[in-house]
Amino acid sequence: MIEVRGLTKRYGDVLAVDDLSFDVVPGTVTGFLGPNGAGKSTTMRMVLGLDRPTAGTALVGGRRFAELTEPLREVGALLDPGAVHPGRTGRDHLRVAARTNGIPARRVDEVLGQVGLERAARRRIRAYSLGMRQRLGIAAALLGDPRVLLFDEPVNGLDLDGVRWIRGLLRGLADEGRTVLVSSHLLGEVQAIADRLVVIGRGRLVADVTTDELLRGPGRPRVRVRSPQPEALTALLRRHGLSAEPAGGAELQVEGGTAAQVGDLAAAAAIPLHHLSETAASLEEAYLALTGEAVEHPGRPVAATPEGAR
Ligand SMILES: Nc1ncnc2c1ncn2[C@@H]1O[C@H](COP(=O)(O)OP(=O)(O)OP(=O)(O)O)[C@@H](O)[C@H]1O
Repeated sequence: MIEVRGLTKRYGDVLAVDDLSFDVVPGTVTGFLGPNGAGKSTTMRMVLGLDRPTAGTALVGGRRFAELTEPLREVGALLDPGAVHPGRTGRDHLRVAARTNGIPARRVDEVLGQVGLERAARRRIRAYSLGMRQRLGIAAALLGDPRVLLFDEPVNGLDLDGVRWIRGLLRGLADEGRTVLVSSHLLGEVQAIADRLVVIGRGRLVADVTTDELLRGPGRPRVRVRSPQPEALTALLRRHGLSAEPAGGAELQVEGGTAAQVGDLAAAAAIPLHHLSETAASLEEAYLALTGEAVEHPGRPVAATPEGAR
């Protein structure tokens, strides 16, 4: 379990993390989403005791990182897969980490197997591909068999096979009852794997929801309608408080009402319709709407969490 409460980090004039509170619960994969610069890495670094909060707390298993007696056995992290000694072999890199953290050497071969690096284990890291470095970073995170795992942008730069492999790994770790937090600036990357999503923008919490709730919560239905009298229809809909914008040819995009409302209004005004359909906003649109709002109105507290989500 990770508990973040009122977490704040200021770098000079930059408020990188701004009064952030959320929980990451065991047995789930939680996606940590936000545009570049939203404060995801800074938050993770504070959870891992690598950065000191300006205010607030981040607890792992009920304790601050600095209070953990055997940190690597309690929390593992993939932050910067480039931060390794290139002249070492993958195996030596893990052996050093195991030794300095009092972890039995047999774990090295176990985690190498777990990430599929057995055959490359005796090669120097400088010869590793990005995907192999990523796997090595994950092996290091798993070394102490921790209950809590943080992965910062783990699929960055990976090919489709690598992305699939990481998704399967994260799911497996959560199914074992571990707490898994995985950051990304791309919703599509975590949507398929995350049970929950913590969304931040400009350091502030924007949404803390299940993946399904994000789709249902802020997404309003959007209506597409085509009529041989688009001007008359536009004027009619706007008079009734709906937004209607040209969407090419005689088609309009309508927001603020349902397809049934649009059809009824048109029928009552004897305006013929040649097409009428309703689509829910995609998860991507819902995400952009949320984080866009956080960017446009940085000073305003954003409470976009749908009812019942928390
Ligand atoms: N050491 C630092 N000194 C000064 N500013 C920093 C420092 N670290 C981060 N920042 C600033 O804090 C803000 C949040 O950065 P952070 O790296 O946490 O965002 P992020 O969500 O992880 O973004 P990305 O996806 O680009 O990694 C940014 O404006 C960044 O420039």
